[in-house]
Amino acid sequence: MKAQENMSTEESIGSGTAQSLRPSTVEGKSATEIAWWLNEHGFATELVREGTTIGGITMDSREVQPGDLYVALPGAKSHGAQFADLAVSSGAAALLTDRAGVDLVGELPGEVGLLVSENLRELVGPLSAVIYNSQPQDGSAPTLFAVTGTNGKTTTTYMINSIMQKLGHTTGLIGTIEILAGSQPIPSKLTTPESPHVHSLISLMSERGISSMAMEVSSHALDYHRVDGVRYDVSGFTNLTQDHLDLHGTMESYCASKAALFTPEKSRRAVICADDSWGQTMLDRARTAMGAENVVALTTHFGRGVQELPAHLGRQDWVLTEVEREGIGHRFTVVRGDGARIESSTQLPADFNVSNAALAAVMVYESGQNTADLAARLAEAETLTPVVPGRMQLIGTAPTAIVDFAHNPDALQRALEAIDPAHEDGRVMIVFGATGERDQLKRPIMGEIAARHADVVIITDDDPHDEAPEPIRAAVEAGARDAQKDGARAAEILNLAPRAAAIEKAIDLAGPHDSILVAGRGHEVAQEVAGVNLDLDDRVEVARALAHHGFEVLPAYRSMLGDASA
Ligand SMILES: CC(=O)N[C@H]1[C@@H](OP(=O)(O)OP(=O)(O)OC[C@H]2O[C@@H](n3ccc(=O)[nH]c3=O)[C@H](O)[C@@H]2O)O[C@H](CO)[C@@H](O)[C@@H]1O[C@H](C)C(=O)N[C@@H](C)C(=O)N[C@H](CCC(=O)O)C(=O)O
Ligand SMILES: Nc1ncnc2c1ncn2[C@@H]1O[C@H](COP(=O)(O)OP(=O)(O)OP(=O)(O)O)[C@@H](O)[C@H]1O
Repeated sequence: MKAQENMSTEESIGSGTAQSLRPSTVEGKSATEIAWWLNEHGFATELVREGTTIGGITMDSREVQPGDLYVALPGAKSHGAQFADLAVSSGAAALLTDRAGVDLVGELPGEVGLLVSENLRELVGPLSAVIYNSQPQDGSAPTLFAVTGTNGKTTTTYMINSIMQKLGHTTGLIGTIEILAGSQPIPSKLTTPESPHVHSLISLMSERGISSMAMEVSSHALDYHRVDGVRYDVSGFTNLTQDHLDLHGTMESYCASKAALFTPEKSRRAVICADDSWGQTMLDRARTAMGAENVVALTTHFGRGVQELPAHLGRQDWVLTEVEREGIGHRFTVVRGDGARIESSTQLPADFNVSNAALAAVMVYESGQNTADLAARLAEAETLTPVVPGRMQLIGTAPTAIVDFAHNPDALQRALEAIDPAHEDGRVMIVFGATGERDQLKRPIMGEIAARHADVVIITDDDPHDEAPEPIRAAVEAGARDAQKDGARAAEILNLAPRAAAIEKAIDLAGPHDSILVAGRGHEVAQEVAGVNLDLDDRVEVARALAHHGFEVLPAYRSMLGDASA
């Protein structure tokens, strides 16, 4: 409905991906101008040869469009300079590479320019901002929101957009599930695209009348400088719990990666959920980097059994209070140290969605919207209840059957806590697995959490990628069995693949008072096994199994069944 309303102000973007779409108005620049700008901004650069006019930028030879500056940089697997031939044959106007790259490039055709600098990843973002004019200072840029943290980024960005739409904005979104320019989806491969794409998307959206954009910023993105050159109006932090230690090594370095968003270069204002010691650390780091007056703390565990007001509560800091169950969601109030109040509700189930809703509401408040309008919109129940694909999505109510994206220990625990059945004879059942080729440490931990919070644990495959699935399941099962020996809640632990069979088994074992959580894959519709993408949508499998066993399927999912329900 909201998307339909947005259509009127939107022009069609046409086909294309985050990698190929460019704004229609790009002012061409010479290699001399680019070299001058880089040197002026602290990136020592040598202009070896002028080429033709530059009208775009990319760091992937496969994406070069005629007139692009191809930035050939070193990576973990290869050096972009190895692919210079393809870039040139695709029409690159010039190459920007480092000393090592110059040796690899060899002879370039005379009309192709050449620039040389070092630490190339750090300059691509700011340079893309200049080439695509994505950060104009004349007030024409969209209001930009960024959300980082281990869990809750996607949900919070959808909530921010829902509020901004209610306030009359046409919104854009960049995140894990999709990129949206108003109602138009743009295919993308990453949660946070590479910096040339981030800047071209911001300009493109701005050109098409989008006045507010929310994006997820992953820790990978911060480490790889993908959002350098963007200055967000308000950046938010959800939480930090164990994940991605394969990339970051330790929680300390994971925290340091996330903290890179909270600097004056990247954010004008920050809202930090400071519920635990990692949140407190992030708050301290942000205040040191950005100045205390630009950083607002939000405490979301208050009102849920925490009696003491947080010591760091200042006049500009927010506290979640008065959380009450309402339907499958919650009604809540957020209060600021100076007395300002936000009252709202969300019908997205789970405690953590109250935290996400509070963060979204406070981030929009801090972006300077009219507070009376905002209060009126937040009073409407649907404002903070957007459809977030695959996040706590309810497929059936008897038994309660939920598909969720929880794929790390904290998310799994909190999703399980949220589905404890109201009926005394109701059991909690879980179907889940762990991803291959990612953080192995979390596998037994997730097994243990499942056994501690569920009565029936069915361990199956997530995305094994190129890893053998059996040892992944065995590692998860080992954690669950150890916990069971230790007196954990689980009465039954099964190890069952393929995933569709595990889902069918859970529904087969379920009674109408039970709650089943199918966790880990959420919105995903393909499972990658040994390099092959197999069709698999947990929501369809759950709906199919419910129907097969004669249980009610919510109307929105009945249509997904097609002939399978027969
Ligand atoms: C770990 C990681 O993030 N790696 C990123 C990194 O790869 P890399 O350093 O190995 O680069 P490389 O493959 O050696 O290539 C070097 C250079 O040559 C270029 N190249 C390479 C091949 C070619 O044919 N032509 C070409 O021009 C590459 O674009 C690159 O500029 O730089 C590449 C582009 O410069 C990225 O595409 C690549 O992301 C890969 C695709 C990836 O899958 N990243 C994931 C893990 C990621 O970022 N995920 C997060 C979300 C995490 C989460 O929260 O779950 C995300 O934001 O999506
Ligand atoms: N604030 C939160 N705290 C803990 N868990 C959460 C929170 N919000 C959502 N979750 C859980 O984490 C899962 C992922 O949520 P969401 O997609 O909103 O987060 P994300 O940060 O975008 O995750 P990812 O980076 O893995 O895509 C949800 O399916 C839910 O189980």
